[in-house]
Amino acid sequence: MLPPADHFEPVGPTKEALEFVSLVAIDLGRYGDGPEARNHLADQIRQAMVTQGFFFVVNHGIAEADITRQVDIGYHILKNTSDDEKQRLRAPIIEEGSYHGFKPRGHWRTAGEVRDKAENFNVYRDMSLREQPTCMEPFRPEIQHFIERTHKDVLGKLLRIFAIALEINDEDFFVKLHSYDGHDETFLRYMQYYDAFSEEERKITKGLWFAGHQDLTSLSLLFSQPMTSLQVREYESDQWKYVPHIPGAIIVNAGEVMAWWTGNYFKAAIHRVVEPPADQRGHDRCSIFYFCVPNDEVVINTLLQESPVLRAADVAMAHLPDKAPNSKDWANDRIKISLRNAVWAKTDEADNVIAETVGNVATRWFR
Ligand SMILES: O=C(O)CCC(=O)C(=O)O
Ligand SMILES: [Fe+2]
Repeated sequence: MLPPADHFEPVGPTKEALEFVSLVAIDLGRYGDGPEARNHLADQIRQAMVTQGFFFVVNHGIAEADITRQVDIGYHILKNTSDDEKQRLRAPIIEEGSYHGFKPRGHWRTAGEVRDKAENFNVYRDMSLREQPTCMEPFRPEIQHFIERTHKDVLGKLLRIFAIALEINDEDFFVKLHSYDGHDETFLRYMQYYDAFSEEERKITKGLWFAGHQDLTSLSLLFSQPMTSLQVREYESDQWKYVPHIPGAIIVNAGEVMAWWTGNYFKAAIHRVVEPPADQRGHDRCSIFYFCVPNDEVVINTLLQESPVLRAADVAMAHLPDKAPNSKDWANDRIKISLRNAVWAKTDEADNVIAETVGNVATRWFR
C-alpha cells in the first residue's frame, strides 16, 4: 500500500475555441524497434527542433497514474508543510543559485512591481544534499524512483535520439554529459499556481502569470496538465499560441544549453504562462516538471567538431572558447537572476525581446 497523499483535483478541459500550436508527437515506444525506427524518431525531432524547439512524447513508459500520483504528492507537500518549515527549507536561490527546496510565492517578478503567485517545491536527484520537508518523508522512495525513471529512461532515450539527429558518432554522447551519478542543477519541480492576482494586478500584468523566456536547460520535460495557460511564441510568426493538453504526455522543449550546443540550429522554445480562459478561472494549477542541465563540470559550446549536421548547417560557435561557461556556473548564475529584475522598465512598447547579462553570456526575456 502506498502512503496516502492529498488528492489534487485538476480543472476540467476548456470549451473555448483557442488558437493552439501544432506539435509533433514522438512515439517513444518505437525506440526499441531498431536503428531504422530510431532514425525516424531522430528525423522527427530534428524537424521539430529546427522550427519550434517543442514537441510532445507519448508511450514514454511512465503511466499516467504515476504522473497523477506525483502531482498529488507535490500538492500534498505544498499543502502540509508549515510556513515555518517552508521558510527554513527555502531554496538558496539568490545565495547559491540553487532551486533545491521551496520557492516561495512572490520571488519572481511577473510584470512591473507585480510578483508571481506560484509556489514550488524542487527536489534534486541527490536528496541527501538538503534537509527535506517532514511530510515528504513517506514519499521519498517513490519520488527517487520517479526521478530515476524520468532521468534514465525518458531523458536518456531522448538524449540518444538527439545525438542521432546531430549524427554524433557516439550515441551516448549527451547521456554521458547527463550522468545520473554526477552532480548538477537538474531537478524535479512540483509547482502550484494560485489564481490570486487582484484586479489591479491583472491590469498591470494583462493576465501574465510567468514571463516569456527560454529555459536555462538542455531539455525540459513538462508533464501535460489540463489548464490551458502555457503558450509558445512561434518562431515563424512571433505569435503566442496555446500548448494543448495531451493526457499522459510529456511536452519537451529545448533550453538555452541545447541552443548553444547546436549554435542555435535547434531552437530553445520561447514560452510563457498566462491566465486560463474564463471557463478555467478560479482554480489552482498543479503540475510537475523535470528540468535538465548537464553535469556541473561540462563546458558548453557548439559541437561543430562532433556533429557533421552542424558543420553542414554552417552554424557559428555560441561562445568564444575562453568565454564558454560550464554547466554549474551557468545554471547558478542564471537561477540567481531569473525573473528578478524589471527588465522591461527601460524599453518602449515596440520592444518584445530584451537581453540580460549573466556572467560572460546573456539570456533573453520575451513578451
Ligand atoms: O508552468 C508552466 O507550464 C511552465 C513554467 C516554466 O516555463 C518554467 O518554470 O520554466
Ligand atoms: Fe520555462
